[in-house]
Amino acid sequence: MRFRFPLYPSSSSSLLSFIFSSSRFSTFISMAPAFEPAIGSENKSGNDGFKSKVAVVGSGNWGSVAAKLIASNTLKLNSFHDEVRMWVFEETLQTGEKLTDVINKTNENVKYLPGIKLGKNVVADPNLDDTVRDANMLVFVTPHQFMEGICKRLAGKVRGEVEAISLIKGMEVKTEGPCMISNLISEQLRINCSVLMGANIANEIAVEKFSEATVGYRDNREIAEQWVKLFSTPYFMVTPVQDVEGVELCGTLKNIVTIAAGFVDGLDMGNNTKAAIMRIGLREMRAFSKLLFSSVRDSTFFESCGVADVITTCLGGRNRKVAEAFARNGGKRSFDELEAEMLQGQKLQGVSTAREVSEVLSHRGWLELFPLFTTVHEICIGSLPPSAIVEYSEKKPRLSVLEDSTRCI
Ligand SMILES: NC(=O)c1ccc[n+]([C@@H]2O[C@H](COP(=O)([O-])OP(=O)(O)OC[C@H]3O[C@@H](n4cnc5c(N)ncnc54)[C@H](O)[C@@H]3O)[C@@H](O)[C@H]2O)c1
Ligand SMILES: O=P(O)(O)OC[C@H](O)CO
Repeated sequence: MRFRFPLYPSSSSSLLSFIFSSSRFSTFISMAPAFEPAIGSENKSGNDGFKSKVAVVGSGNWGSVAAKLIASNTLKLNSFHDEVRMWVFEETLQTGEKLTDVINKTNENVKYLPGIKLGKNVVADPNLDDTVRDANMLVFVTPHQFMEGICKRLAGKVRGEVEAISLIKGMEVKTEGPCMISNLISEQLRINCSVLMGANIANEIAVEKFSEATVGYRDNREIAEQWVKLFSTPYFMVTPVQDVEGVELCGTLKNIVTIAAGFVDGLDMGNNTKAAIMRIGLREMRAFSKLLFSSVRDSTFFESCGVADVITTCLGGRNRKVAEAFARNGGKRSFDELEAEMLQGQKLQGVSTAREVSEVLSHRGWLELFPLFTTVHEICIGSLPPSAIVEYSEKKPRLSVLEDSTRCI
């Protein structure tokens, strides 16, 4: 393994104790941009062995930033082909031009990430089959509601030795139960799928502000290291964790918590209330994850994908922003309407995730164990007013159930 952070422990939880227990704290942030990425000493001048070819399926706000991160590394690293092909769900811009043509002409995704150059080795492609045809490393990064259709289109068209990673925060609920997106990819395409989640507001990473992320892998550490190598830059520090379900559920469930935080902001309830929502939300995330998968590790919630993503998303995410507007309008304007008006084509994940999780809770008789998740869904569908987001905690029986449920899981 060629990590180049000799001063730092390998997991974020131990990293935190390291930072706070040492005099290095004050210098940590200023030092961070100076560390070398996980690319180690590999560069393009080495001998030519097998080279991995990377394709990115998705080109929204985060999809475009992911392509930029990856493209900066494939140019530098000998074990990757330079070119990164990025699938674009084609659309016609107001100018009459096709988005794909504009990306390839200007090297910018003018609709979803304006003002940022992606790297000349990013090639936008409107044809899904062509995008993935020669790739052996597939990065999936679309809004989660489109993944079932994408997997159906790709079934049987992906080579067996392909490895995948999902950056998608969301889940599907089928008649037989919940299905994580990485699982959907694995089952439909018959390939292994890791995940990358974290405190990653795309627009901040696009301008190269320092962030961390977590790769969740199943059992092959070498594959995890390959993903870490592909994504790591001096401003994007990636930590591998052997807990796919835990990492993916963190990324998925935090989108419900951030909707609750947006309601709190829209009701001008202040920081203490928001902190309470984050704490209770994190407990419900952990309890729900462990009920679904007993293998989920507590330590995962202390990685970037856990507590850090809850914090950043409750402060600056799109779900928070739209939920705030929803509460300020007293729930009179729908999420769909606000999303279209405020996000210009970008998609919220929290409202549908609240519905999907509610279906699971209802089906399994767990609704009362998760008052925050349940209340968020009821507010989103108009069964409760936004102010119910804090009223629920005054209902002692429900709160005590929450405390009990999270204590024993
Ligand atoms: N944006 C962020 O800051 C961020 C950060 C981390 C993770 N994520 C996660 O990454 C995933 C993708 O988010 P994003 O920000 O790249 O997307 P986005 O919110 O910008 O969504 C827009 C994308 O959806 C595509 N799209 C619209 N209709 C489609 C259809 N019918 N079929 C296929 N694609 C269609 C658009 O072409 C565009 O590429 C989500 O799960 C999100 O939660 C986002
Ligand atoms: O803007 P949001 O609410 O979709 O959140 C973006 C990322 O998930 C934050 O890590």
